[in-house]
Amino acid sequence: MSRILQHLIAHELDCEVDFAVDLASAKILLEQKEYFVAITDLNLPDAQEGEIVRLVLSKQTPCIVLTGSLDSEQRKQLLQLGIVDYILKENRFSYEYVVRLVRRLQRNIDVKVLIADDSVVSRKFVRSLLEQHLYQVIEADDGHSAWEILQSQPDIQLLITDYNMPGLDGFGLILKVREKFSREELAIIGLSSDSDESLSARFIKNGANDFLQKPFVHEEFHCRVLNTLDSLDMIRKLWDQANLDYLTCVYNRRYFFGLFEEQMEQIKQKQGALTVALLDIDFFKKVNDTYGHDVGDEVLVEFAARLKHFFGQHFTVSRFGGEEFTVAFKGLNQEKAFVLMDKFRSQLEMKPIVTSKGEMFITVSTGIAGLADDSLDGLIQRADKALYDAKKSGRNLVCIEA
Ligand SMILES: Nc1nc2c(ncn2[C@@H]2O[C@H](COP(=O)(O)OP(=O)(O)OP(=O)(O)O)[C@@H](O)[C@H]2O)c(=O)[nH]1
Repeated sequence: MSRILQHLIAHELDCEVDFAVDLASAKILLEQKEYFVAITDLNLPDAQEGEIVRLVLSKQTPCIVLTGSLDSEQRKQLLQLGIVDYILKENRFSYEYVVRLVRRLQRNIDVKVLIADDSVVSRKFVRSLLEQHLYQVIEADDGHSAWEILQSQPDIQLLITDYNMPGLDGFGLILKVREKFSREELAIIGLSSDSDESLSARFIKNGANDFLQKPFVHEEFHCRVLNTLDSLDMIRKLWDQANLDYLTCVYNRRYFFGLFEEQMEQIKQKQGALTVALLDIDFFKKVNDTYGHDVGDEVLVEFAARLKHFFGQHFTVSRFGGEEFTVAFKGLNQEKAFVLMDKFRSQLEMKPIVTSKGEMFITVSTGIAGLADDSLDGLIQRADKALYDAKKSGRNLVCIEA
């Protein structure tokens, strides 16, 4: 059994695994090294009363118990000791669950969770449960301070909020949050000890992903948090697949059109500027023909990385397809965009791209156009015309629409 688990973890999680056959050898290993997590049986040849759990926890190492049987008294004791979780060795899914749990723990280190609750006791309890699973925990004692924290720390992924709070209650907080953060940006779990049975549905209708009735047991809490964050990861993965270019990881054409079609009317009404640069790597076919398609891909990846590094913080970089990219400059006129683009062009020309087949100098031609009284398609067509002029005039040039 241990060998199966050792293989699964090393194979699927890409981490080093040490294996101890009894408490004595576990003790030696724990003294020699610091472990990210320990998976233990309760019954070892030289310690049959679960002594290993106390030993692991005394080293501040998160502990997952994988055991053949567990009575309700043992379960209670283990949870009180602060183990991550217990899993019964029932079938092969038990092992998959352990692997999923360790994977989640690895990810949890980077997951920030905000608890909004006016009760100190309840907040501390939820914090201790979350910390057993290695989340980064932040606390707020009412709705208003939770809202302030969320605005200043937009990388928080999960909000766990109580219903009854002074000032801004759980519903008020969720309504505010959902105006700014979508379900794929921030997940919410509602909590309440209120006996009103319609609360759970109301929480979810107002924008929460899930709801937990207080008091709850450890296992239910962890399962709900795990499921909520797994769905968030899944939604984000789907979003990335739909909006990012698979090769270069910059935005794709679909994202570009989605974003700016939506903003078009607003930009026009405010008479704001929108300038688009269309870039096309020069003689790229030659790279493929001389060095092969894989080296061509390496060049595309590095080219996109440089574009993103140069423009990505303030502007929108996308790959339109093949060796064609765009940079959208919102709020910038054509002349200013030209200056930036020409700087990028000359830096690219000077610094070779390192590939598996050696260093390569490449250049890029660029066409620039600004938003007029037409559509986004019209704007792209005009940038394309300017790009054609740049190619025709000798390449390695930036041209503004005539
Ligand atoms: N490696 C690689 N090549 C691609 C990809 N997408 C398109 N291409 C290649 O990009 C090349 C584009 O060539 P052309 O349109 O003839 O243009 P060019 O050789 O860059 O010449 P100019 O644009 O006129 O300077 C073609 O050989 C395509 O096969 C890709 O994802 N990876």
